[in-house]
Amino acid sequence: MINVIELEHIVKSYGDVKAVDGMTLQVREGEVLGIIGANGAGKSTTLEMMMGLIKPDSGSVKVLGKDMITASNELKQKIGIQLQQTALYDRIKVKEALNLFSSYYEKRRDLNEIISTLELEPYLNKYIKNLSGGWQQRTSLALALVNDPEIIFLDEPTTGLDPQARLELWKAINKFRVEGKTIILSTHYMDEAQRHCDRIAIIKHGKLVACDEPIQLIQSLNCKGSMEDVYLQYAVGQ
Ligand SMILES: Nc1ncnc2c1ncn2[C@@H]1O[C@H](COP(=O)(O)OP(=O)(O)OP(=O)(O)O)[C@@H](O)[C@H]1O
Repeated sequence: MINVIELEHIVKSYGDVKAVDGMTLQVREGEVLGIIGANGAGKSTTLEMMMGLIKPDSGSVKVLGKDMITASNELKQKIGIQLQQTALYDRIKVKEALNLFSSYYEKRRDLNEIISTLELEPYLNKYIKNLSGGWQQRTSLALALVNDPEIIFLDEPTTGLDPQARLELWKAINKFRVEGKTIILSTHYMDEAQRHCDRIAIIKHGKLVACDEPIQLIQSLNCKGSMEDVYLQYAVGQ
C-alpha cells in the first residue's frame, strides 16, 4: 500500500490555541479519506497543512514522497483544491473561471471533458454567484480538477446543500474516485462519511483520536450503533 500523504507529529498553534497538536496520519493512494470532528477541532488547519497553504510549527508533511515545504511549488501542480466561496466568484463566469484556473498549471486536463463529466454546459456563461449552492460546488469541484491532480482536497464540499444536491455532488466526486484519484475531505455529515469514505479520521482538540474504516469504527463501539454514535464517543467523548 502506497501512502500519498504522510503527516509526522505536526503541530500548529495560533497564539494560545493549539489548532493541531501532534498529529501523525497517513493517507493511502486511491482512498477517500473523510476527516470529521467538532467545530474548531482542527480539520481545516490539518487540510491547509496537507495542501501546503500553511506551514506547521513543527513536524513534517510529506506529499507524494516529497517534503511539502521544500517541494511546495512542484507539489501544488499535482494537487487539486476545492475552494470555499471566494470574492472572485462575484465577478466571474463559470467558463472564465475554468480558463483562468487552467492557465495556472503546466499539466492541464481537457476542459471540455471536465465540463461534460460534471454536466456544466448549461451554466458556462453564468456568473458563479448566481448559481444554486449545488452548482457552485460542482463548479469549484471542476476548478479543482483542471490540472488533473493526483490528490483532491475538498473542505466541507456538501455543507449547506439540500439532500438531492448532496447526492448529485457525491455522484460527481465518485466519477473521479473510480479513476484512482485520492480524495480527502472534511464533513459534518456522518451519513455521507459512512457511505462514501473508505476510512474516517476523527480529530478532537487537534489530535487524531481514531482512523479506520467506517464499519470498524462502528464495531469498536461498546454497544451497537451508527456513525453518529462513533462521532459522539470519539469526537465529543460522551
Ligand atoms: N487563522 C487563524 N487564526 C487564529 N485562530 C485560528 C485560525 N485558524 C484556525 N484557528 C483556530 O484553530 C482551531 C482549529 O480551527 P479549524 O478551522 O482548523 O477547525 P475545524 O475543525 O476546521 O472547525 P470547523 O468545523 O468549525 O470548520 C480553532 O480554535 C480556530 O479558532
